[in-house]
Amino acid sequence: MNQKHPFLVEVLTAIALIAAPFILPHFGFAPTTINRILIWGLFGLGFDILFGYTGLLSFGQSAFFGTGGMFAAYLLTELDFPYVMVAIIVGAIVAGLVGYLVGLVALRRTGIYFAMITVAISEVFFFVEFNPLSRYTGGENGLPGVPTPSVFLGFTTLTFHSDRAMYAFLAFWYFVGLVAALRIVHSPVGAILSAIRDNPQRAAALGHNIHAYKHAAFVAAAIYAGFAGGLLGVMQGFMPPDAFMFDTSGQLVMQTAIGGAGSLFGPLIGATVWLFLSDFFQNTLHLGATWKLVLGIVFVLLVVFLRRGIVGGIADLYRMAKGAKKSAEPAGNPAAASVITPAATEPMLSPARPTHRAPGPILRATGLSKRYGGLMANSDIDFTINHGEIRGIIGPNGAGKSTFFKMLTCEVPPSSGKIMFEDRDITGMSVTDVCQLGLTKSYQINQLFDRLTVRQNLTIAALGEIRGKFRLDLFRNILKIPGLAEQVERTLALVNLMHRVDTPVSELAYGEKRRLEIGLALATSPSLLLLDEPLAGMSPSERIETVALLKSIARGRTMIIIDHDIDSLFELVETVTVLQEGRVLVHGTPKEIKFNPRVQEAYLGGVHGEMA
Ligand SMILES: Nc1ncnc2c1ncn2[C@@H]1O[C@H](COP(=O)(O)OP(=O)(O)OP(=O)(O)O)[C@@H](O)[C@H]1O
Repeated sequence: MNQKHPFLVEVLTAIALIAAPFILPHFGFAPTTINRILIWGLFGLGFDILFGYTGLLSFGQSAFFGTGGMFAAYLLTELDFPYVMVAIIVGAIVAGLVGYLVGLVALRRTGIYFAMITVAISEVFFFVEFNPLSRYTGGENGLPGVPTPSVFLGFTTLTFHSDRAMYAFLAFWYFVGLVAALRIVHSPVGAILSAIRDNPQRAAALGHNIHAYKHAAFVAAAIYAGFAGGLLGVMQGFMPPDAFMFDTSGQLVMQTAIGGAGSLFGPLIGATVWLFLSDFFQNTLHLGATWKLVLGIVFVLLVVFLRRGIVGGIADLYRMAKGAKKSAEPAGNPAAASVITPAATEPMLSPARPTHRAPGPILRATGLSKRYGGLMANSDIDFTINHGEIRGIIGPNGAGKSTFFKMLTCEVPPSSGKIMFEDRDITGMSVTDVCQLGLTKSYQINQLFDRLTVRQNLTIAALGEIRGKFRLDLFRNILKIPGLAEQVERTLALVNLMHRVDTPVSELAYGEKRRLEIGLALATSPSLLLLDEPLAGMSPSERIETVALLKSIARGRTMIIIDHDIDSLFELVETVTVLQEGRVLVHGTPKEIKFNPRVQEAYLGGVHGEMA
């Protein structure tokens, strides 16, 4: 999710595409190999959106490649449909529709189970193509006689019979496909797909309908596959049945692994290496049947030594060179940057969702219980918090505090009881819907998007509020969304991470990660914010800094805070609810709670004993 506009990338790609047919033959590339690289590169653009950007490893892309290709070829050969490009586009749409239906089933599972379903889908499509549908697909013979396209320009007609002319045709469509893919990955949808790849649970908790976005990526990949399949038939004058084979899906995955996932160019580079080596081993070295073995060994070596593929390796080298240059420059004053700026404590900077400030409860839970097997984590909890109130929740380890929060934010359904938020029954709603209503939390254990920068993390959170839980604005420039940059900047200032804005999360210090964790929740502009142990694991100096931040955040908000650091918590909150063994033990002001003998006893019996 590079925030820069992709125009420069597009210009450089156009130049490279024009130069390639003049340069690559000098390295031993046959003209048809160069054309095939473009088809695999185009096929891979969709796959990279699905795998590299969304994190969904599919072995079923051959199903859509074959479907799109066969549909277009059938129209052109059996039905004598006269318009080649229209047939290819119709084939791609059919592949997209099939992708939509397959996605309904495959996306019900994640991880290895999703991958296994796609393997099965690939095999099913191969079987269907060879057996029940062989009348239409030609079975093992495929469909011969696919015509080449021609374009009537008014004064002349362009045809694409020669390899060079076919290259121009394919390069044009690769470029169109790349421009579309670049737009998608630079759109808000692309940003959310990257968030889903890194941490789907948190993306959902920030108000995004991750299932719908994954489905959209799946359909987009199927359309790319179908379009590339159609071009394959046209390029070869023949639609081969092996387009449907599992090998096709496997080769796509391997080429993407070689080239590098998540850059859009990885599959093209991977195809270049793969197709060159397979031609070289077979035609130049005449390795016979062993060429696959040698190619396999080369694949293993490339993936072992270039974990992020060729494009990832080049990017790492570039970053290292940039880092070396930076470290040679005189350093700034990092300490100064970590001091809380006046802006960070300025109440006007607080992002806040418009909410009616009527006195009275914003949230009311009644009879809330949660049973885990034989264990009652929460029992019959009645709890009310008013608009503008800052509430603390304390209790010994295992008292049921986090479970209570999880029920309020609808991460887990209660076993019994009811939750009313802003006069609305939210019991049993999804965590996404509840976040959209303005109720969210920061987590006890950081739930960040590790491969994204601080700014990108906060952008994901702000997008949930600005765009709603699902919107298919695939070609909208994320930089042009009104109010987004301002909301991110406000939150950055609030959690004091202005100086780390372009730093990847994986490079942040622990205290900074904790502040970003709070920032993610804040950037959704919640009307009720829950903070689950915001001070957990912090050093004393980080605690002082974070308590100051929390004080500034607290102004004008409604918040519930869980923490074990009772002294810090009591500085922040107006009222405190004490939980013990899943029940409400007592409720009162910090002063009342501090000297309450029942609370003293609960803590002396607990692990921490902070109250003692
Ligand atoms: N998913 C789960 N499955 C089974 N038991 C669970 C689950 N989550 C929590 N528990 C149990 O429920 C009880 C309450 O846990 P919870 O995490 O809510 O307590 P807590 O007060 O937040 O504790 P801590 O202060 O240590 O974070 C504990 O006994 C815990 O082991």
